[in-house]
Amino acid sequence: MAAQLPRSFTERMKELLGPEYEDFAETYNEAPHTGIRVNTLKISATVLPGLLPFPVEPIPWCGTGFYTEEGARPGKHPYYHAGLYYIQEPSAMSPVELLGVTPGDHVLDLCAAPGGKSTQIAAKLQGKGLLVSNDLNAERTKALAKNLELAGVRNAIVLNESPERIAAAFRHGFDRILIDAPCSGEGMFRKDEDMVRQWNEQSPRKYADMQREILAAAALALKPGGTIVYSTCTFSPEENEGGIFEFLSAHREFEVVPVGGTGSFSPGFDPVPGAARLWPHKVKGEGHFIAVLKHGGTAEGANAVASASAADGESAASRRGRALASAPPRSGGGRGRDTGGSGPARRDKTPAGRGAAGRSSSGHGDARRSGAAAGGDGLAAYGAFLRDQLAREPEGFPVWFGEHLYLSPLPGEALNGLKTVRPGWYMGQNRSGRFVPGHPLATALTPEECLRSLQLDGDGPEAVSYLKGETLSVPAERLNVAPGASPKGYVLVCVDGYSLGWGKWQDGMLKNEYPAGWRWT
Ligand SMILES: C[S@@+](CC[C@H](N)C(=O)[O-])C[C@H]1O[C@@H](n2cnc3c(N)ncnc32)[C@H](O)[C@@H]1O
Repeated sequence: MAAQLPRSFTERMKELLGPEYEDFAETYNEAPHTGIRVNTLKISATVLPGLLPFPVEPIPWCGTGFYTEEGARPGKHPYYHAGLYYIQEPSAMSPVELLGVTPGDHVLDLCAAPGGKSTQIAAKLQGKGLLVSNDLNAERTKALAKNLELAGVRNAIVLNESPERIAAAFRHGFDRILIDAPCSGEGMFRKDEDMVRQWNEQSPRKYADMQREILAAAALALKPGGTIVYSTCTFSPEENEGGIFEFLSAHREFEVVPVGGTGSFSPGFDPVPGAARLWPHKVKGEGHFIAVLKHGGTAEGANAVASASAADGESAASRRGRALASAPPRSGGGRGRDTGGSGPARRDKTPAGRGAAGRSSSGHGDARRSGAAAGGDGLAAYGAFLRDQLAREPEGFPVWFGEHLYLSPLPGEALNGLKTVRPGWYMGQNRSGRFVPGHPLATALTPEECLRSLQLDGDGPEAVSYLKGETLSVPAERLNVAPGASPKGYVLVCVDGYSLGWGKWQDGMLKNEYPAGWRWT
């Protein structure tokens, strides 16, 4: 690497590593390792490697992770645009592997942007339960939302909040919390030389102060018996074992689950040897620290919605939110005939359900208009869309932001007062009585859930043409049309069976609905 490592950093590393330091220093003359992680929401980790045009090797600590070789360019393949994998630094795949997520859990990813670990959590949830992905930096939540959408995640809420406000709203609400903390980034010096330039001697202290506050808030948001995984990509003990020791001293109900010293994970330094470290001179990956913190209480307790209700006081809305929490998510509009009747969409169509909507930004329109929810007009349009375009009705609590409809894993009321970037899975927009489906709806759907689909060949030129936004000439015989449906209408465009986006078919032409901001360049 070209950048000079700061002297005070190398001095400290010599002291920490002793005789191992030479091996550690040598890694700065080697190229960083690269990897992809299979998105098991879409495809299995045993199938994808055989479909890829470049070789991959398994990553020992992540069953869905694979090393890629230099020159592989995994971002330049239609499968990447179908969300079949996420490009991720190999060590960065380890924290979620240690979080122990199972389908149905309520999971909070507190420092989530740009979403590498959130998409990994979503894959482990398999569409069941709840993922709240949060980041304090509003700009960075845009990439977070986009990556969740690319991965076809249906049950995620994206927030732009402080950890303290999340803890107040969802007190003891989550089974598992990931803190992938902001840090001085020493473990990434080899991969990203900007990290070297941004570092100074005060960096570890500055970040340790931030990390302390984030950890304290996470403890309040965790259910009794739940698990927090704290991770950084830095070497400084002050931001790692030091911060964890301080946290444990103030939170006696937590203990460290010993993962350090097992498998690929080296032990942490005293006084927290049970924490795990990934060293670049010992594994094929960059520097990482992980501590698994288990709360000693029993796992009984409120889930995220019930806790939100308790924190707000027992208002009618919160009682309803709590009651709904145990019910299965309901659909947004009802298929066909039930277009704006007395179904759940009407009851829940409060615009994100809340007076705080002015602070919300869906990114799919102007959330400040949310005082004017879509009327029966919007519901009728959505109902007609379901009837004419989809074979199955998507599930979730309907939340309207103005004319934009989302299906949320929580009732809209649960998000009252929180800066909400995405309240759930984006369905689309009512435009004067016509429902225009959103791109995230397409990326999460399978061909079986649509009345029309088109298969493009991953090796052929058409998939890239589609991703570039071009119109395709498609005879009706090439469409897969459900029995009794007309070929005219929205078509789920797929590459080898995996959805890419929408097209609109009429008279042999497929109008391209792939969004401009997502196009292949
Ligand atoms: C290491 S990055 C997260 C990477 C992410 N987990 C991933 O896998 O893609 C740390 C993130 O923490 C965010 N952040 C910084 N301070 C924060 C705070 N007090 N609360 C929540 N997020 C914060 C930063 O904006 C940054 O996006």
